[in-house]
Amino acid sequence: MAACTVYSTCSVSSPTTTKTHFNFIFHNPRTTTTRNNKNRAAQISCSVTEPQTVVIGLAADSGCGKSTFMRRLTSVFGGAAEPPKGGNPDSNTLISDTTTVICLDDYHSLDRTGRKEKGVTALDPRANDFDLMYEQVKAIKNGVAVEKPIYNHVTGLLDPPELIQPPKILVVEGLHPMYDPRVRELLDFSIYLDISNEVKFAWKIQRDMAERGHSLESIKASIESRKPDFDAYIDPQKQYADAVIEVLPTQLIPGDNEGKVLRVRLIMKEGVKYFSPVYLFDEGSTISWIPCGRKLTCSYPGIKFFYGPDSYYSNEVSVLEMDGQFDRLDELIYVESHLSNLSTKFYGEVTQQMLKHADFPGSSNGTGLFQTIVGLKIRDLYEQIIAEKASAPLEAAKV
Ligand SMILES: Nc1ncnc2c1ncn2[C@@H]1O[C@H](COP(=O)(O)OP(=O)(O)OP(=O)(O)O)[C@@H](O)[C@H]1O
Ligand SMILES: O=C(CO)[C@H](O)[C@H](O)COP(=O)(O)O
Repeated sequence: MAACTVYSTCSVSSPTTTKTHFNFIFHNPRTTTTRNNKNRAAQISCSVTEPQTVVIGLAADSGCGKSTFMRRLTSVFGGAAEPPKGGNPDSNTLISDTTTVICLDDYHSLDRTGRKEKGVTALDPRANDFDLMYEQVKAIKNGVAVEKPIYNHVTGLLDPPELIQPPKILVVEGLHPMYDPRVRELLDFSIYLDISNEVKFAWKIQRDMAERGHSLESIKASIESRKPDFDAYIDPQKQYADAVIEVLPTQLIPGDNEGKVLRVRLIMKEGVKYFSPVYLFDEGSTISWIPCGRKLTCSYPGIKFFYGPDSYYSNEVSVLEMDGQFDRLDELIYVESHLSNLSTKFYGEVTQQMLKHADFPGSSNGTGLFQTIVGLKIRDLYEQIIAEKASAPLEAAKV
């Protein structure tokens, strides 16, 4: 077994002690011998009972804003994410003080040539190793380091593995974080970025044509060839997500097909442990709000918010919607002051985060706003889980 650091609850028995519970850090999750507080040798048998790494799933198709979301999330924790130091320069992993983001493309079981030979896309479950994905996410969640494979997007080959140490928060992002029920079960919170076809097309053109030199025809062909597998294997995962960020064309400009102004909906599942949905004005009511006027500058076509209860794949949800875009990001504070349950640590934290990353895609519309809010909710969820675990041994000791 790989060397690792495991935090767990242990029972101690020695000639002078009866059973005591305490938190202990050890480097091999079996049985070890140490000294108790009276400096006597004590046999300690430990079982890994409490998962230590909080696991977040982020699902979306390629080019739908996962990397941008990850940069916003990492920033909420106050750090920048970087690839593993001294490792494979084509690694897909990003590490910060609090978070490690692994890309599930690393569990492709077929490389680019293999997929071509077999006539399957990367979205097809047959091109992915879900057994290994499950084993490794479970191990990390339980505090055990793993040797994770690397899928090299530059060469299209499977490279030698890299060591992933258990972080405080593990984010598994990619095409299939909620596809396999065993992996899904390991997620403490899950998010789906649901980008409508029209918007996905506009973003792809912007990136792949402007930045990567692809032709319009090849972009269209790539989207079309992925669509059947996207519909079969990726899209259905949204029914399992705790939060969905849905990105649609605006309704403020009749017949708009430019994809520049967006209608963005944050769909939040009710009754999820450690997650209380954000609301506008009054929780549970239905509200339509045009904030433009004296306190918020809006040029054409303006901004419209909506909030209300709804049902999504038979689940009770709350929906917060923003159509339009901000002219002046500093005025976002006006909107922020009307939202509740934001899990901010101080007044104006959402606005501050948005201003900090004003150059990220989507900063002037609901994509940036809702990604920032979900980032704050994940921080809050993490802090609640950690606080609960910290108090668990004390409660057990009292008993
Ligand atoms: N909120 C947004 N508003 C406008 N454009 C966006 C937004 N988010 C992403 N994009 C566009 O989509 C491109 C891809 O974004 P990003 O790299 O975050 O996606 P990704 O899902 O990580 O992509 P991939 O899986 O291909 O690496 C960006 O370069 C940008 O052009
Ligand atoms: O959908 C994808 C996830 O990002 C990629 O298309 C998939 O990983 C295959 O990669 P490549 O384009 O290198 O063949």
